[in-house]
Amino acid sequence: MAEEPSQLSDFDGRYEDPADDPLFDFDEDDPDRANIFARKELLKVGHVPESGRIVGRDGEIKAVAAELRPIVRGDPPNNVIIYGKTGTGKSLVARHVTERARRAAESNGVSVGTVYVDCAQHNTQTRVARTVTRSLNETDETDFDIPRAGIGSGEYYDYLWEILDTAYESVIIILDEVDRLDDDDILMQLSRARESGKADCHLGVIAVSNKIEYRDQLNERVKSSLREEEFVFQPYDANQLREIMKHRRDAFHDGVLSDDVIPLTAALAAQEHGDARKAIEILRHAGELAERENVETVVEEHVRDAQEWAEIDRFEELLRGSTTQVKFILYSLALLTEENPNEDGFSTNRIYERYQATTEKADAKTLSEHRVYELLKEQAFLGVVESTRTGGGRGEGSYLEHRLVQDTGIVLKSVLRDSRLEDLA
Ligand SMILES: Nc1ncnc2c1ncn2[C@@H]1O[C@H](COP(=O)(O)OP(=O)(O)OP(=O)(O)O)[C@@H](O)[C@H]1O
Repeated sequence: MAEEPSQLSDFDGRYEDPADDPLFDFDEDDPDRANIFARKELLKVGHVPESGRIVGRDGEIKAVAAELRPIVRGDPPNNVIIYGKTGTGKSLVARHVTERARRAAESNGVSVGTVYVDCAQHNTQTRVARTVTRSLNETDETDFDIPRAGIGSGEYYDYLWEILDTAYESVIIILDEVDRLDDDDILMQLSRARESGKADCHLGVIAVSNKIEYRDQLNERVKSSLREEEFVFQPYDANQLREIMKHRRDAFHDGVLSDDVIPLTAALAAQEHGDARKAIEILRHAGELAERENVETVVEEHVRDAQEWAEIDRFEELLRGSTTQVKFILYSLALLTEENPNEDGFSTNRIYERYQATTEKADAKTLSEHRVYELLKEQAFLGVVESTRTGGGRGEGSYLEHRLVQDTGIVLKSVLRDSRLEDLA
């Protein structure tokens, strides 16, 4: 017998006004609805806070500004590379300082162009050249119609040099996630434009990366032409995170946040990672949990639940793009940790033995011990594993011991989502 259509799925033609559809029924004035958020957009990923809400980075803002300051007098700025872990305010500071430099220079009569390029999206030389050229062309002074497609980086550069000569005295280009570029020639082209007589305009590059070893990968010619100043942004501590969140308190209605919510979120986030983006996400999620429960206030328990959700999410982000082999290794390390709660770390050799048993059970390929060692070191860089050198005993050399940074529960939950590992559980 055919199933009776439910009221919710049988909606065609039932509601004259689609706003009456019960699936999306939303009554702002419903007196029984918990009213948690006043301006939820302040807590959304991708929201760029206005300057009054940027806190805890005064030193970094001043340091980067000092490198750009010459443009205000019409002199060349210095190139800058900003390193730091995710959520430490690198992009925010780069954009904020660039905008202020532009305004200060313009009020001094110096015309400054600024461009922000997300190299994770625009990861080839042609894409970056196109983005830079097309955004700087938005000016009354040049009258170019620059094609979206069909020309290569060389032709975009030709347009670019002309635009720079015609329209600007200085240009600042922010290359965010610069390590995602498949070719570092673009850095060379930009940093040598004036020196090589291609453009008369001063060009400053602010490169942003969360890979501290990025500079070592650059070729020598690029390094010597960049001659940049480097800054490393440290993760935020609990006080800074608390201030960052306090400056977004108005995302919530008055009286909704119980007093311990922001300090607790800050303390948990500082202990785990010092990532402001994640801290703000935990706060938002805690509010959503309260909303879902239809209660009036956000309390400690909501924060603790939101924190667990955020940890799994963050761990999965860290793992995104990792191979199944990496997951076998992490799975083995998680089991070792659970079985030996009194031990602090495990040698590569012990992890390797466990890993061999795991791959055999899963009927998967087994990598060499050396390769497993390299993959563990890679995970240490990502912040998934912590590797420390131990002294070794008498007559023994020193060796690396590895431990998981995250809770084994979170690691197991995440890696077991990979279909090749599911059966191991
Ligand atoms: N000092 C700060 N004051 C206020 N909000 C901040 C601060 N630092 C970071 N944030 C918030 O965290 C978000 C992430 O910051 P940002 O994008 O600058 O980090 P990032 O270091 O560039 O990270 P990633 O490497 O992941 O791109 C920002 O959009 C902002 O909402």
